[in-house]
Amino acid sequence: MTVKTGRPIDGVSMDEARGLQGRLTKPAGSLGRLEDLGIQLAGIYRACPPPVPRDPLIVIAAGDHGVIAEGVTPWPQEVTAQMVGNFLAGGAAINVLAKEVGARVVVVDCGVHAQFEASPMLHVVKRALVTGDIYVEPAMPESVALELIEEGMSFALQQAARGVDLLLTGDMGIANTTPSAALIAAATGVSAHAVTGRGTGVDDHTLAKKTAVVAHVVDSFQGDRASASQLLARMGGFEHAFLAGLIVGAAEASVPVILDGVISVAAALMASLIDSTVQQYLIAGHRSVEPGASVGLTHLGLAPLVDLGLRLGEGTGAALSVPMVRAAARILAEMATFDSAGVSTAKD
Ligand SMILES: O=C(O)c1ccc[n+]([C@@H]2O[C@H](COP(=O)([O-])O)[C@@H](O)[C@H]2O)c1
Ligand SMILES: Cc1cc2nc[nH]c2cc1C
Repeated sequence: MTVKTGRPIDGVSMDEARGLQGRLTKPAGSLGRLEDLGIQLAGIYRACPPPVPRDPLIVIAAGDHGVIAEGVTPWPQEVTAQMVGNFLAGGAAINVLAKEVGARVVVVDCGVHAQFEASPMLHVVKRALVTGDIYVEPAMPESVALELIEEGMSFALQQAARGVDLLLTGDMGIANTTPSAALIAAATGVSAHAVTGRGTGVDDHTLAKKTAVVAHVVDSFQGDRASASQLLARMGGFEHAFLAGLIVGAAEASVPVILDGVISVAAALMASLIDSTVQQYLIAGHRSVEPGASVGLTHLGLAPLVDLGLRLGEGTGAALSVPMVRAAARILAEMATFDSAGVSTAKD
């Protein structure tokens, strides 16, 4: 697929924000990473001070995975569909955290082995019910990967046009930590052993099997490791393709994206192959326990905001960072300067 050069974030607004951070009533740098985040938000929103995000949307991309046949997870495939039902009914961890931080939730059926009743919370882009078993066959035709990337891009653009000013990537898909590890290994060149983890909490025997599957899939890939659509078609999931497109679309619409765990990080690596400027629009919500997440974040040059030992997915780690993102913007918008407050500055 064609690689785009998107629009970089705005350097002028970032310079203004950097200058403003230095005039606010605090020792320079004392708000640490919150200051960097404020400067990044000024660059993304192309305004100083940046607006405080008002309408964050958590996008849970759901899909089923043929690689479950290799015994890479102890959970049955039907849990993906059952959890989609739980999201739509409001009973999952992400529903609780979304309410806590004032975010909305939407579920995207990217390819789940079930049919759901129509709901304002549900968006369907499904092309198939399950991916191919990547140990023995491609996950999907490249045309499907491309279509789902397009769906993700248009979804982000549509939501931005409706006023969504912060996008959060979430996921649901039993077995999806296996394709995530494969995508991360293939895109970063790091070994299968270093990126494969215990997912939902698999035992030593299953971890060994899972690592062997990831190693085989990555080693046998004969395509172009710089092509997101080829990688996704060979070893991805439907949710990875949709989320990659969502991230590219968000960057195009100047909307920041908070990444969740290993699935989101794998999708972000794919997005960065499509458009090398997307990293500038990304905020790492948290550090997932899954080792591939840290490998991918380092490759993308991102440092996670929180590290709470989470490994749930759904967008939970991203949701927890929303108050910090809002706080970073609000500091720039509402703090007094030394001048306006009549506070003396430090002696040189
Ligand atoms: O977000 C993460 O980093 C993460 C880490 C481990 C597991 N998960 C979730 O657990 C499911 C996949 O785990 P598994 O063991 O079946 O591959 C899937 O629904 C993910 O959302 C998510
Ligand atoms: C119960 C359950 C909930 C989840 N949420 C995200 N991944 C999940 C995996 C399982 C197994």
